[in-house]
Amino acid sequence: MRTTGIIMAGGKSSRMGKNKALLKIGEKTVIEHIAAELEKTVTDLMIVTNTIEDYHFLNLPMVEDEWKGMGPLAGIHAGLKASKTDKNLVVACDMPFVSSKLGEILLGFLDDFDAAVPNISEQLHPLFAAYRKNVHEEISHSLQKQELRIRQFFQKINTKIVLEEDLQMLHFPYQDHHFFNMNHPEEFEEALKLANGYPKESRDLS
Ligand SMILES: Nc1nc2c(ncn2[C@@H]2O[C@H](COP(=O)(O)OP(=O)(O)OP(=O)(O)O)[C@@H](O)[C@H]2O)c(=O)[nH]1
Repeated sequence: MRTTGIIMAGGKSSRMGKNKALLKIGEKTVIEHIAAELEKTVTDLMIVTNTIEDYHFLNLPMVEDEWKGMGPLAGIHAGLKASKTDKNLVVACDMPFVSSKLGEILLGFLDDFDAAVPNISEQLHPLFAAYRKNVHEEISHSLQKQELRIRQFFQKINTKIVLEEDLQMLHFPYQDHHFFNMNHPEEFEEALKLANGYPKESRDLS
């Protein structure tokens, strides 16, 4: 079955001071690392961005927000609406260590749910989560009403909150860095250290 990885790159990166997706870890940009990891599990990839000119080098389909300036929920909306597949994995462009295996688990929950969102260490991760395509219709209702909070949105659809114990039951050895995201320059420095500390066999970030 075909599935789509939707990489969200429509933010402003104001805290980082430069485009987070294009920071380099080793030879490749963060967004290239994410795309390469997702390709292990999805059949299609797409970038949601409002600066299309920045991402031509990736040679991937791109789509712009229909609802501009309304934040990540609008990005998810644009990606799902443009997607050609029922099952989709949304990933923020500032999460360099996402796991395709975990993504596969999240996509699996879509057999029974509209969305599957990890809640790890009491933190919800809507930007590393799985969504069925038709959820975009409900998102547009929320956007019309200026309801931009993703947390609130999950109450409107059939959402599986994926807890630590769910992942343990599925024998997935999740780690904190799978959910690591970079907002400030210090976090990018931390990402560089994390990347260097990785055992070669677990992830090749050269
Ligand atoms: N498509 C789209 N993606 C967005 C939008 N706002 C944020 N994102 C993405 O959502 C993820 C998390 O974004 P944030 O770090 O909260 O916001 P940001 O605008 O990128 O960064 P700051 O300006 O520092 O808040 C990143 O992948 C962003 O690219 C938006 O309006 N549209």
